[in-house]
Amino acid sequence: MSAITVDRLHKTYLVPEREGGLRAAVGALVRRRRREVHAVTDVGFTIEPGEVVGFLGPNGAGKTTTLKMLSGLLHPTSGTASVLGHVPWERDRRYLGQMALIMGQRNQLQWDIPVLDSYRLNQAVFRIPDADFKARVAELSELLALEELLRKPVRNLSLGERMKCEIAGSLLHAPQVLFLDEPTIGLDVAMQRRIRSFVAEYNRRTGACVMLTSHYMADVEALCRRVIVIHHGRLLFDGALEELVHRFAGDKTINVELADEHPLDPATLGALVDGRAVERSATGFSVRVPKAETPRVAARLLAGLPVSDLVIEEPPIESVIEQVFEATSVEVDGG
Ligand SMILES: Nc1ncnc2c1ncn2[C@@H]1O[C@H](COP(=O)(O)OP(=O)(O)OP(=O)(O)O)[C@@H](O)[C@H]1O
Repeated sequence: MSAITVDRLHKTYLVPEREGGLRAAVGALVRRRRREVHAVTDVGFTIEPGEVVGFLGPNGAGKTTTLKMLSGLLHPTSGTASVLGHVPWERDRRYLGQMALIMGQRNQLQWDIPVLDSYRLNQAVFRIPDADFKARVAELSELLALEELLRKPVRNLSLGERMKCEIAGSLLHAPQVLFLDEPTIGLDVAMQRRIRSFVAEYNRRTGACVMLTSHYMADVEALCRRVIVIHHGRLLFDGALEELVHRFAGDKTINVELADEHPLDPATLGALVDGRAVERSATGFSVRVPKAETPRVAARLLAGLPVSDLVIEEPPIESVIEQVFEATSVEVDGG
């Protein structure tokens, strides 16, 4: 059985709308005008147990809304979902005891009391037996290096320290499904890396399935072989990250190293690369070429120059994703 099944999920928010000024304010008391915001439209996918899936989309794409529905915080306008055999928004206790939603921008621990006391509250809420609680605190504390932090009040922690404690606190009940919404946002590179390797390790040890949103492609590249992309609330792509790059990357970069001290004549080089802009380095150059042209240009460079090394690179994931979003914005905005 799949861990998560989502079918034709829709969420439409009704947002009060009024113009500025006193007259509009008085009018709004009598007759409220509302506007519909289609945050999620006809989204469907399945995720298998143990999978780590990147859930990508630009700001306002509908990622958080989807995760809130799947974690039972929001009712959908229509559509169905099943997570570990439960309908999330029915908020069955047995379901809540098997999943965790971790939001990088939200504080879930109590601000004024020590971290460990907050953990004790979670222990009571989830009815975690004392021996399990102690063993999990010890394990999570070791994996995330929390020893020094557990007795400090949350308000005295740095952002990165707080995030580590938030994550550990959300995992005390050993959830089998994790929804991670921007878990590394605002953290420095070292802390991002630590959280990333922790998520990978948690997935490996427990077999939990993970849905992760992040604007940092390093998170996605390190953790997710599969990505689901949404834009304007609609599903745009669901498949291997490699496939996304393959399908949407328009250009590749050819990096060339030349045999020592070869004088490179700009006119000759220009002809070999069909006049494309070339970036020179001390020992060679690189040039961006449309994907379909790459074999032909590479063959020409190999035949026409004393090449000591030639490497063809895919573009960075960031730029591929940008291209995907841009292309869709044009389609959607342009009608
Ligand atoms: N409570 C709400 N009431 C009305 N509209 C909302 C509400 N929450 C979200 N929206 C709107 O729904 C759309 C999707 O928002 P959502 O937060 O799900 O996007 P997101 O992909 O998580 O974006 P981000 O990357 O910026 O967090 C946006 O247009 C947003 O303004």
